This record gives sequence, structure tokens and C-alpha cells, in this order.
Amino acid sequence: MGEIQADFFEGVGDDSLPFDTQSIDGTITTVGDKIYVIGGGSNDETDGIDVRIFNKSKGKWDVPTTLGTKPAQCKGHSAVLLNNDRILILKKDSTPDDCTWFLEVDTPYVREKKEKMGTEVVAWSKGVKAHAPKPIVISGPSGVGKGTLISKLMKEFPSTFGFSVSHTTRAPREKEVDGVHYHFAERTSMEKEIRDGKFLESASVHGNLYGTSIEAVEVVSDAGKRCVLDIDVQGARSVRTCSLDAIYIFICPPSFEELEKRLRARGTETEEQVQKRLRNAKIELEEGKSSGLFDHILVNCDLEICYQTLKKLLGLDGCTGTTPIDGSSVKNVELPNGHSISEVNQKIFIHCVTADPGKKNLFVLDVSSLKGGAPGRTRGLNMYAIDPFANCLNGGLKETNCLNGGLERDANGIILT
Ligand SMILES: Nc1nc2c(ncn2[C@@H]2O[C@H](COP(=O)(O)OP(=O)(O)O)[C@@H](O)[C@H]2O)c(=O)[nH]1
Ligand SMILES: Nc1ncnc2c1ncn2[C@@H]1O[C@H](COP(=O)(O)OP(=O)(O)O)[C@@H](O)[C@H]1O
Repeated sequence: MGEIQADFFEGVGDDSLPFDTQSIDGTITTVGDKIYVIGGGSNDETDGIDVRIFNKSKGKWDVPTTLGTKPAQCKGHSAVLLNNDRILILKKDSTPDDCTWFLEVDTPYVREKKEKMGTEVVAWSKGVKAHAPKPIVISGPSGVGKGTLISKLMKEFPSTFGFSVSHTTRAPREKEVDGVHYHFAERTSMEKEIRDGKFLESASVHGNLYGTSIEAVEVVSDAGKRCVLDIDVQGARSVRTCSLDAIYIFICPPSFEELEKRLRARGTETEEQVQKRLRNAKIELEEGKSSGLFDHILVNCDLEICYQTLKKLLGLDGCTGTTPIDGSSVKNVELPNGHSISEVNQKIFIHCVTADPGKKNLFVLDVSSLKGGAPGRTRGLNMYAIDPFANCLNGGLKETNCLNGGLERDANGIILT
């Protein structure tokens, strides 16, 4: 049973804690010998919700390295520890798609980063309802036709696929649009964002920095679309080792001479850049064909035949291209502003303060089948409203019973025994 930790923003006098809790303006959650104080430490609204850790065994405060995108500051929040490795944050006064967040404190991802960085680490992950269809990673040497194949796929199946817009420090080509083909970035700011844990992967390719931000993949998944990543072999390898479960496809040219011909005919690179890309192509072709990294290798000889083969292996042959593969994103339930929460058997009961008697004031957030998490979103949140007074044998359930977690109910509000 989880304790109620609602709206601690007024401060909670708790003598069992080794510091003056009255002066703390955030929520307090204890995990082992660490006390996580979330919020209240920064007055800078652009900064997002901050986190401090009081280490009981060392008797001192730590400011952890915080990975991922922080949730924007809000008028208050509630916090519940789940599975001893993450803290569920429910924001007050926030929009439905921004109310549920997780602060990971001891998940495998956080443990790995702690070991690598040698510091305290926490990672934010936004909670969403929609599950994500499996992304597709497409790699291959420059000029092989990756972009051409991906464009054909997007054009034929606009509601099924979404492109992961990478960041790069290379200069835009004539017809490239910032935010559409790439996010064209300055090296120092991109390097900082990589250090801040905002990227799924990044690599130096042909002398420039390229990278896939977590957001680039997640916005596509949020829209219920299947994400397509056009990344180099190093990037594909990094993505394989992180949590992204994807299909990996390598595109080969029919011959090295044909690759050179296509690259020159495209006319987007200087001679020096063409030479560099051709040198790298040799290495990429070796790696792509031999490493066992890719699930499928396609030879792009005749464009139409290659495209049809690609469609076939994605299970799209015979499709008209109008329906999403895995449903579209689901909207979150709208929570009224004030609330308090309790936890029973991986179900979070959210009791909302509402002056309108007609409005639902008890919600259940089922966290039993969560998927993903940092460095991406936490998916599979299941939230539904229940009527605390419906179907009760004794003429209604007292709110305090619900909040104190003594009763578990199904989606219709019926008490489960
Ligand atoms: N690792 C990684 N590689 C990327 C990313 N975006 C693009 N690339 C790769 O960078 C290489 C160069 O891309 P680009 O400059 O657009 O040239 P092109 O391959 O000739 O079209 C290609 O192999 C891309 O697949 C990314 O986000 N991460
Ligand atoms: N099967 C093919 N046969 C002939 N030309 C092709 C074929 N596929 C792509 N091309 C052309 O080759 C050039 C490079 O293709 P592009 O999609 O830009 O490659 P990449 O994204 O892999 O660098 C483009 O001018 C494109 O029109």
C-alpha cells in the first residue's frame, strides 16, 4: 500500500526525516537510504521541476545529473513511489497530455548511467497512454537511395509512417527545410543536449555530428505512427543496444560504381565530400553486410522493385495506405485541478476536488502494464474515471475509504473482493 503524498507544497512536518520538512517546498519520497525532494528548489520557471537528494547514510544533499526532458513547473504535484525504482508524478493544473510523469531513480537505465557518470542520476520520462508501433531503422551508404525509398513510403502511407527528424551540424542542402529534413543545429548546443541525455543516439558521420533526439522518435509514436529512422551504421548499433525495439534494414547498391554514379548525379556534394562519402561507403558496406546487426538487407537496383520488396517485408503489400498500423494515440482523461492520491495493487486512485457534483471525481490510473520509460516515454498508462457512489451496497463509499486504499474496484466502480 502506498502512502498518500498529496500536495506537499505547503510543507509537511515530519519528525522522522533528518531535515526540517516545513521548509521544503516540494514532495518528499524515500527510496532506501535516499530521500528525493522533487520541486520547490528553483524559482526559474523555464527550468522545469528540479530534484534534490538527501543521502541519509552520508548525511548530505546531492544535486543529481538529471536526464531527459524535465516537466515544466506547475502549481503543485503528487508523488507515489512505484516498484521502488520510479516515482509517479501527477501534476496539478496541467493539461491532460502533460499531467503524468515518471522520475526514474533506480531503473536499469538509471543504474547504467550512474555507473558510467559516477554521479547520482535521475531520469524523467513522460507518461502517455498510446503504445508505440515498432520503429524501422534504415541504414546504408550515402547515395544508395535511403531518402528516396523513405519518401515513397511516406507519400504512399502518410498516416502510417512518420519520419524521425534527426539533428545535424552539417549545412542544409538547397531544398532542405529546417525541422522537416533535419534540425540543423550548432555543434556546441547539440553537444550540450547530447550530454543532457536528450538523444537516443548520436554519431560523427562524414565529419559532421548527427543524432536522433528522443523527442524526434516519441512525437511520431505519440501520433500513433510508425517511426522511420534514417541513420548510419554506428547509429543503428547504438539504437540496438538501447531499449528501442525496432526492425533494422540495410540498403545496398547493386555495385560500388553505381553508388558513385548516383552520388555524383545527385549533385549535392562537393568533390571532396563525394570522395569522403565513397571512402566511408566501403566501410559501411563491409559492416552492414557482415555484422549481423541488420534484420534485412535490400539491394536497391531497380527502385520500384526495391520499394515493393521493402513494402513486403513491412507487411504492406496489398495495403492501400490509409489506415495506421497500430491505432492512433489515445487522449488522456482530463483531471480537475486539485487532487490527492493513494495506491493499491498497482492502481493509483486519484481523488479530485471538484465543486461540480455532476463531475467525476475519482479516477483510477492502472500502472500494471507500463512499457518503455527513460530515455523515452513511459507508455501504456490506463486511466479511467469511476463513480465512487455507484453500485455500492451500503448506499455509497466514503471518500476516505477510497483514499486510504482499502477497496479495489473495477472499471464500473464495483468493489472487487
Ligand atoms: N547516427 C546517425 N546517423 C544519421 C542521422 N541522421 C542521418 N544520419 C546518417 O548520416 C549520413 C549522412 O546523411 P546526409 O548528410 O543526409 O547524406 P546522405 O546519406 O547522402 O543523404 C547518412 O548515412 C544518414 O543515414 C542520425 O540521427 N544519427
Ligand atoms: N534504384 C535507383 N536507381 C537509380 N537511381 C536511384 C535509385 N534510388 C535512388 N536513386 C537516386 O540516387 C540518388 C541518391 O539517392 P538518395 O535517396 O538521396 O540516397 P541516400 O538518402 O541514401 O543518400 C538520388 O538522386 C536518387 O534519385
